[in-house]
Amino acid sequence: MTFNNPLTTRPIAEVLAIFDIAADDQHNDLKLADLHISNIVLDSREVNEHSLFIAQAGTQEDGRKYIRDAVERGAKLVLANTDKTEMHGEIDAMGEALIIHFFELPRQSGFICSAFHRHVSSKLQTIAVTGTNGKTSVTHLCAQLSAACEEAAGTIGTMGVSLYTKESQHTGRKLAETINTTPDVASLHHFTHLVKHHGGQRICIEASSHGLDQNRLSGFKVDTAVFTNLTQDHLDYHETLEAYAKAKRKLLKQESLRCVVLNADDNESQQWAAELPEHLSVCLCSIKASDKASLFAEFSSHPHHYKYCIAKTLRFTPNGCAFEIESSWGEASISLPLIGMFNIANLLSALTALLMQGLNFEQLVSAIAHLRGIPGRMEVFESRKHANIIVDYAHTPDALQQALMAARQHALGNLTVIFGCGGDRDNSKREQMGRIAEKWADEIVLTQDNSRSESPENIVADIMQGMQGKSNLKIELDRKTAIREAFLNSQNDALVLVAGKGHEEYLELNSVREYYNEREYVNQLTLELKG
Ligand SMILES: CC(=O)N[C@H]1[C@@H](OP(=O)(O)OP(=O)(O)OC[C@H]2O[C@@H](n3ccc(=O)[nH]c3=O)[C@H](O)[C@@H]2O)O[C@H](CO)[C@@H](O)[C@@H]1O[C@H](C)C(=O)N[C@@H](C)C(=O)N[C@H](CCC(=O)O)C(=O)O
Ligand SMILES: Nc1ncnc2c1ncn2[C@@H]1O[C@H](COP(=O)(O)OP(=O)(O)OP(=O)(O)O)[C@@H](O)[C@H]1O
Repeated sequence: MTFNNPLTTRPIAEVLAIFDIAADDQHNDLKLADLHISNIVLDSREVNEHSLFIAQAGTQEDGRKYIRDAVERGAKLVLANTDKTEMHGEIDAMGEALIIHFFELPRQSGFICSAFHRHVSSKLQTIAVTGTNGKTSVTHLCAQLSAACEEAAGTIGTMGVSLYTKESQHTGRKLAETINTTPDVASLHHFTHLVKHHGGQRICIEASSHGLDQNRLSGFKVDTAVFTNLTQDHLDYHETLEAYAKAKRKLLKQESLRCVVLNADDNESQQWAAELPEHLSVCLCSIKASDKASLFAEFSSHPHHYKYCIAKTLRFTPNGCAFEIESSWGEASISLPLIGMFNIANLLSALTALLMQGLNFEQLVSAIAHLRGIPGRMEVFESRKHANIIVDYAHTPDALQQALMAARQHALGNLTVIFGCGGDRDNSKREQMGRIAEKWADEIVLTQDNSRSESPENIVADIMQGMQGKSNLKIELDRKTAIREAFLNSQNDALVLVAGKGHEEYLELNSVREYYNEREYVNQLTLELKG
């Protein structure tokens, strides 16, 4: 995606002067001092005539191969990585563009993007959320709560870039789409700028393990880090669980960090606690601890001046959860209009991140009752005649288990789960998901998810490897048919959980993405057959 700076184009020489790059030298008819730039991109295919193209190596190939492509598409300026100190600052002309050789560019590209956007992240309150599950939920809950306290907040993550204000407190206003959960450095600073430009005072970003590993947060000032949980995922990329966990803990290395929120119920938080720099303010959250003393006792081998927030006496109703909070900031009775115990954990993370940033306890607590679920996250579509259908994005073994356990807690009758697994991704999770579905659901329908270049039949066969009995199992590869049939065959006290797509609006089959909106389809189906 190509973005033009929403405020103005900028003379780029003033940014590059910091790196001792001469602005006035003449190259053909071109001078760096005369160049105005309105966007920075890392991908030549996104270049336009106002672009600065950053040419550096990625995980698969070297962006310097695409310099000519970028120039042909109109790039005005290219920064090209060099490993030779003596080359730094050398400038060549190529057509209408200048190519500047830049020593160890990947180490500085975040700073360059930040400087280009006038270090906008340092002008906002920032929260970065990492963990296998819950990143999207926590960032959106943070933004809704922040907006309720009259501090407009933006979110950047899997669901794009949104702004929550007092007026758009529950749904947020979409400002841009994203390709990645954690955008590349250039897009991250651009999006942050966009949020500030539209009145945002706070920004809540999802920090994926890929994003952290690839330094996509470089130059972005993180005030508060939130860790939700760690379970197996993305081993195709990180190879070992330890490498995956370590990538997430990179968030602790952010120089600007002041506060950390840890989910004390997840074992990995002990590792985080062991690595905490002393100056940080840290809050432990728990939905399991009986009291503050037992919570602190669990972390006694990593002494720190911890703050805390505990949810107790959890109750589940058809519409949500009720519980009591005990915390460093006060006590309160909470009614949370969201399904799933994990949403209590997500709420504690969001609430304490904002409390650590100085928002008012009473104001935040009174906003909780008005929170809205995130589209496609345990979103319930009601029907009187047949089962209610829950649409959820769960596509990892742990998320599927959590979603099923949550549905169980809120269900009266039979629980049916419909799901598939993605192709060309970590295939070790397929068998695990089969095992989990069999353990927690009464009926299972296996269908297709984004099979990409793989055959959906083979993916389903992999899932079945994890299952023992087949009596409560159906296979229907067409996702819509699978949902429709399960729904029509259900009783009205049952629940059908459709997992994996959530808010997404496509299915990728045979390497081709086609429009597919599960929320829209389920909404229509339940409306059609209401009554
Ligand atoms: C494997 C991986 O993570 N790739 C990410 C990475 O690309 P890369 O830098 O390694 O790209 P590369 O293919 O080696 O190319 C090197 C350079 O040449 C450039 N290039 C390449 C081709 C071309 O025609 N022109 C061109 O300029 C590329 O833009 C790049 O700058 O950096 C890019 C910019 O930050 C990402 O968009 C890209 O994400 C790809 C699309 C992806 O699918 N990533 C997934 C695995 C991912 O990152 N997922 C996490 C969320 C995971 C989760 O929690 O579910 C995420 O944060 O999105
Ligand atoms: N704290 C949690 N613990 C476990 N499962 C969760 C938690 N929060 C949400 N989930 C489950 O995981 C799914 C994904 O949640 P969410 O989108 O918030 O996570 P995420 O970390 O952003 O994941 P992704 O990067 O894949 O988008 C939800 O639909 C829900 O089923």
